[in-house]
Amino acid sequence: MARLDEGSPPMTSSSQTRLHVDPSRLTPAVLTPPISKSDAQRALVLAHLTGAWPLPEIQREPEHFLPADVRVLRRGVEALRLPPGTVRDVDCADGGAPFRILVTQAAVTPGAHVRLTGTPRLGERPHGPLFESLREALGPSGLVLTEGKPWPVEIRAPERTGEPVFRVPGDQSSQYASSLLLGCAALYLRERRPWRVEITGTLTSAGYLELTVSWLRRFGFTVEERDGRFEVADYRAPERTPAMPGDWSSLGYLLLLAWRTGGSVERADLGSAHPDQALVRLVERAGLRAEAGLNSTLRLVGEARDGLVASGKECPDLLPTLAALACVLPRSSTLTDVGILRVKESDRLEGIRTLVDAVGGKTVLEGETLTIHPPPTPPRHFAMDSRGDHRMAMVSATLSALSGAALTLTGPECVEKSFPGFWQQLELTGARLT
Ligand SMILES: O=C(O)C1=C[C@@H](OP(=O)(O)O)[C@@H](O)[C@H](O)C1
Ligand SMILES: C=C(OP(=O)(O)O)C(=O)O
Repeated sequence: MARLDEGSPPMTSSSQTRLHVDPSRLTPAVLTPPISKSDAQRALVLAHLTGAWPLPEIQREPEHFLPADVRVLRRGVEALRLPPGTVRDVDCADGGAPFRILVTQAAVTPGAHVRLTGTPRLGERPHGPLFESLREALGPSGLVLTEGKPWPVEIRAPERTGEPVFRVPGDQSSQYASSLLLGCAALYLRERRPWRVEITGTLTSAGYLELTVSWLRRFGFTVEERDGRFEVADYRAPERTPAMPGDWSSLGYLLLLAWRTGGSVERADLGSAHPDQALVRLVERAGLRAEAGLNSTLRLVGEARDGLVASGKECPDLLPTLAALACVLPRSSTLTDVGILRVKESDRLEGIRTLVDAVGGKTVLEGETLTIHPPPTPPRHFAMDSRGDHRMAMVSATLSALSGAALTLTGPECVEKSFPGFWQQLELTGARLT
């Protein structure tokens, strides 16, 4: 296959590189996901704050298997660890969570002066409510947070603080609240007084905020939750730093590939707090069942007999994967609360509709609900453009394997963001990549 890992990782919009996937000779294999970027980002920030830096669980991972967003977050934390007085420039590429987490960490690092940049797409994504929340809480103490057009976002952190509370709306992204709660941990350690986040309105992607809470607890923080308020109230150093789980978003593609080929996946921690573990429950409606083996291995078994139902409020990143599966099920599937998909690395609502259309299926959008009607028979070949979105690249390839239709994919390199070894794993299933 063409080498996709040469040179610096292109993490911006889709390249013109084309990759052909021929799924005509698939064989069973044991497939391995990378570490979870969402887990690793939280763990890195907490390791930095609690004196557990550098985190051995991340150091042990081969560098070329580390998701690009983990490298972004690590670079950002390294910049924050430089002596005061240095202007720190951090390129966040297209990492939404790394960027949003670093904005708050910069704002709560006394005396820090940080300039954050990223791709045009990251600049377009919504960040206003997070900036407003930081300005409201820390502006009176001297925080300066300015936005370029859209870059750089420049932050000068105050030396002191005021009332220990951040208020933020929950309906656009859970990452604002997660970022602020990690900020509360920093401020708790600095000031030894409780800090809290108050969420207004309903919270979307709530499982990701719970993931943040679970990491805070694993690192020794006491977090109290009540009626949309999350308070960091205490800290006691834990005996050891927690292990880093395999990524459930990546396991989604791999489990479907393993189902199609009779293979299995490893590093599937069923006790993980990652929202995309919902896959195991959601596929049951379609007639599939997860079977656990020894040493955290897992496989999907069963005959597809019905469609799926899933919500973008529960597991937004899984919806493209479930849409690919929906294209090979015998009945229609329903994805609800799909609006949030418009503000990811690409407009994934449009991406899903394009993908379903490319294999001859149909979609109907009514309000925030998308119905997917699978094609009567898959085509022999289809084409997709990832538009720089790692998940759209990986679900296109997964659908190629599931349906047996060859794929021409434009822009395959973007998988770097969360799963740099994805194409090698696909080759293990016998898919031919040229
Ligand atoms: O906190 C996180 O690590 C994430 C939260 C989710 O975003 P939203 O809360 O914006 O939906 C998810 O889509 C993203 O991939 C990772
Ligand atoms: C939306 C995603 O990530 P982020 O928001 O961190 O860019 C994702 O990985 O699907």
